[in-house]
Amino acid sequence: MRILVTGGAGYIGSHTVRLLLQQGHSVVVYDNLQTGHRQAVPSGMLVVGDLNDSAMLDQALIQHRVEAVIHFAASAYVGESVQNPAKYYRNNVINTIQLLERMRLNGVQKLVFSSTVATFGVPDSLPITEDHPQAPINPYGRTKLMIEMALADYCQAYGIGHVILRYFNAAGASRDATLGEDHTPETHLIPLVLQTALGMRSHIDIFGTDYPTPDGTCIRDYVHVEDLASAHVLALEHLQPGSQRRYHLGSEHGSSIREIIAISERITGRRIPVREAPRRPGDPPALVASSAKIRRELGWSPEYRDIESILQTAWNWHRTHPRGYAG
Ligand SMILES: NC(=O)c1ccc[n+]([C@@H]2O[C@H](COP(=O)([O-])OP(=O)(O)OC[C@H]3O[C@@H](n4cnc5c(N)ncnc54)[C@H](O)[C@@H]3O)[C@@H](O)[C@H]2O)c1
Ligand SMILES: O=c1ccn([C@@H]2O[C@H](COP(=O)(O)OP(=O)(O)O[C@H]3O[C@H](CO)[C@H](O)[C@H](O)[C@H]3O)[C@@H](O)[C@H]2O)c(=O)[nH]1
Repeated sequence: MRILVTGGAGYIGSHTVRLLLQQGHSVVVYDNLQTGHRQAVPSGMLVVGDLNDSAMLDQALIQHRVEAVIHFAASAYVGESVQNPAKYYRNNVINTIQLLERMRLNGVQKLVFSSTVATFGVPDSLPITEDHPQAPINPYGRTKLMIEMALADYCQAYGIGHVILRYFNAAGASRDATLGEDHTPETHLIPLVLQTALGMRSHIDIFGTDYPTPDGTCIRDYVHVEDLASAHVLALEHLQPGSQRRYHLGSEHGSSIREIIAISERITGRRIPVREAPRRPGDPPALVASSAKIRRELGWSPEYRDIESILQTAWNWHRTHPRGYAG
């Protein structure tokens, strides 16, 4: 299939592009490099452009005779979305509608969309299944939910088929440690913990130690980035114009912050100093996925089933690329 991957120079996008190419698909990456990296994309495959540039989007869709779009491009910092919601509504809502319009006008009828567990807010029950009510508690989650709603309408009225993939916490790096997580500023727990192990940070803050969880710290479901990539390839293969599906992508296992730090100390063989800090606003105590639906319907079978092996790949990347793609 000929596929346009928006945000393909970013963390999850670059791993997915690599797998698409390995599976024989033809790929064009569309990315403004706002948070992505030229080095994460094979040469000759990258169009540097912004989603708000309709002429450039048209050109990419037409020139490459695109049959399907995988849409990763977005702004994705929860905290920033509270401080600067305008950026999030513009980039995640207006720019995505812009993309949908260009697809519609150019007859592209298939889309895979990156959504998030943040569309649920604080869940009533765990694990979170696809039919759990959605009540986001920050602008980031709201922008993603708005697009989920728009997609249903675009499918019904214009026949654009879509698969919504709601990721839990993406983690890890490629098996060969040549692709990995490189965000500036970095806000995610695992890269920060490993940078602390490398001595690049003096300590890791634990945001809240009084949550109603066994050790008082937040529980998250970390899913390996290559397993996310394989789900996108499956989603694409099952996509039909006029059809809609939504799936949760997680390991179905929760790890607390203290567990992540303890396992990281074992894997790295280094002490990781911690500082107990106040809760971070907008953090639900525990988020764990049910991914039974995608396993049952699409045959998704994640390779990384335990947090140790996920953390090991992340460590292999950070230890060999302490400054990310810069070296
Ligand atoms: N990382 C996670 O744990 C996680 C969890 C749930 C959902 N998601 C979603 O998955 C997607 C990818 O996340 P990621 O962690 O790889 O983020 P990322 O920041 O590494 O990748 C996003 C990419 O999109 C590009 N981009 C952003 N705005 C653009 C625009 N207007 N035009 C063109 N390119 C643009 C960036 O340059 C970057 O390469 C996002 O939609 C995010 O909301 C991520
Ligand atoms: O220095 C830090 C950084 C994070 N945390 C904690 O570690 C947990 C995980 O935090 P991350 O920032 O790594 O991940 P989030 O769960 O906040 O965010 C992820 O999941 C969200 C949905 O909840 C969004 O989809 C978002 O894009 C994605 O990165 C949270 O409890 C957070 O408070 C710390 O204690 N110290």
